[in-house]
Amino acid sequence: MLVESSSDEDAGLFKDQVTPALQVHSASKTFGGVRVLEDVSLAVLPGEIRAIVGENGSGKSTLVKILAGYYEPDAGTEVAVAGNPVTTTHAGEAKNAGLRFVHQDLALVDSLNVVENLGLGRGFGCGRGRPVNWADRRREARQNLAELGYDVDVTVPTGKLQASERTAVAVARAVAEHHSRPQLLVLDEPTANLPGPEVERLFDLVRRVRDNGVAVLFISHHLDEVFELADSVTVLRGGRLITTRPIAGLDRSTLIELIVGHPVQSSTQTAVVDERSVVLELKSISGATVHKLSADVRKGEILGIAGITGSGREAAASLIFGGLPRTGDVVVDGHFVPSGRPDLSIGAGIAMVPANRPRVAVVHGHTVAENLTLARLKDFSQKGWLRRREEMRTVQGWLGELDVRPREPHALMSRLSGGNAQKVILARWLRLEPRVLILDEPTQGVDVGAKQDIHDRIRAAASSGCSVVVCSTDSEELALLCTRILVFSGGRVESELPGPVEAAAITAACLAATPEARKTEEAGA
Ligand SMILES: Nc1ncnc2c1ncn2[C@@H]1O[C@H](COP(=O)(O)OP(=O)(O)OP(=O)(O)O)[C@@H](O)[C@H]1O
Repeated sequence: MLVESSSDEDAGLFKDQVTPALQVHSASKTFGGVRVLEDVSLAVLPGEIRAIVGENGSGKSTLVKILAGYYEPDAGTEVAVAGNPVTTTHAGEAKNAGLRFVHQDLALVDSLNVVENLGLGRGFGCGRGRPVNWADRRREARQNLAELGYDVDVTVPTGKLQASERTAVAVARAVAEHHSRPQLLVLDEPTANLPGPEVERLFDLVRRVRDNGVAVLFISHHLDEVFELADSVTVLRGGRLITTRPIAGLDRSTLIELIVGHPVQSSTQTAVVDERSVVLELKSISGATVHKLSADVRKGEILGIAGITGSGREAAASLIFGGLPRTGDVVVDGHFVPSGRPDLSIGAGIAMVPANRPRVAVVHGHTVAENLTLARLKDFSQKGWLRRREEMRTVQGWLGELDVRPREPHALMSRLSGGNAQKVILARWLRLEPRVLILDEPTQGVDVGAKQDIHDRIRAAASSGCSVVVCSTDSEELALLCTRILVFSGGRVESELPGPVEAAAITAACLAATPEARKTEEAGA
């Protein structure tokens, strides 16, 4: 028998005796004898936006995967949607009951247009042997998106849309996916790839969904977003429910303490830049969406690169590293670095931590140790033999340094949570003590405590004389780290902000630098 909630604080949200959109009672999950989720209970009301927060590996994704029917939970786990018990081992039943999911990668087919992507979720509304009425489907798609506040060309391939528009398509598909009424929408880190201005648009969309009486479960590491969007927040730590609290009356430092279990001191100390010594020279670099990027990055400098999606920001890191073909020159310590040869870039002292690490950087099926050391194995080889003990000592050191959990060098990477896998990839490149460190979205998907650890490591790399380039959609991150920020628009550097600069000023500069804004200005001139 399902009870309302086993959490006292959660029960406090039930004053009006409304049937919750979602009730989870005593959810547990064990992998190979290890309990990664233990006795978690929560309840979310219709029209409530509930954030789920917690350190990397705290069990957030496991909870979502149980709800989605992807993982079979341990015995004793009970789930009800709108008061009706649901067998959560069955994805179809979860959808029938009204659970909808938008996962981080959005699961859109980029080459298909909006109408076709929406059709993949709910079908094309034609009977057997009858042709698709495309005019109707287009009208319906436009209406679905208009209801979420978006006016997009539904005949355009989704790969060509702005990041927040793609998220809107994924939400529209999830909401309209099934014949049952949606009761709860689960958004798993929906803002992970969105720059500040696009996050605001997405939030309007989520509020529209909420205004239709749908509950929203919002997984995020971005506490600013939690405070701005959520009505309440559930904190998980080590697979257990720590608390559920209304957002009203909660402050940031209390929430951080609830997440990590102890107070966290914030550190904003920036590196000392050696003005005379240029390590990295970028001379009129062009390629992909970037045009004529020129900059000198000095010893100890942390250069930020900001811009909305499509501005060129997202291609800058790969271009400098040589992962994308380019024209123009990259020079490190006076030596020319050829284009399109990442191996020679590494040899020249450039290290690059790419964005979307789980997809592009993790070597699946291999261990944590192998993933961590593969960028330079020669450190551990002697006369053709691999010195395993030495390798393990190094790996253990890095796992400790970045607090990777579990701290097991022999664990398969697939066993790690998303954030812990990202820390291993970061360690892979930090270990090389590069002359130039390029980081694309360095703390994407990383929890609040680890984010600070990583920022400290980046500052330490700069202090030791490395030149750092940080490309990020996180204005707060750029404000905390960078000595100078280049704001991209239309593939070019639109403005340069000398540090220290506030996060709001970076977001404003990104917005002001949109090509639309430029066109309006030009038209008015
Ligand atoms: N298939 C699996 N086999 C074994 N252990 C797993 C598996 N999936 C997850 N785990 C473990 O379960 C724990 C919880 O992982 P989960 O992915 O739910 O964390 P999370 O809170 O979503 O973390 P993150 O913020 O890093 O995404 C972690 O310790 C992880 O290593």
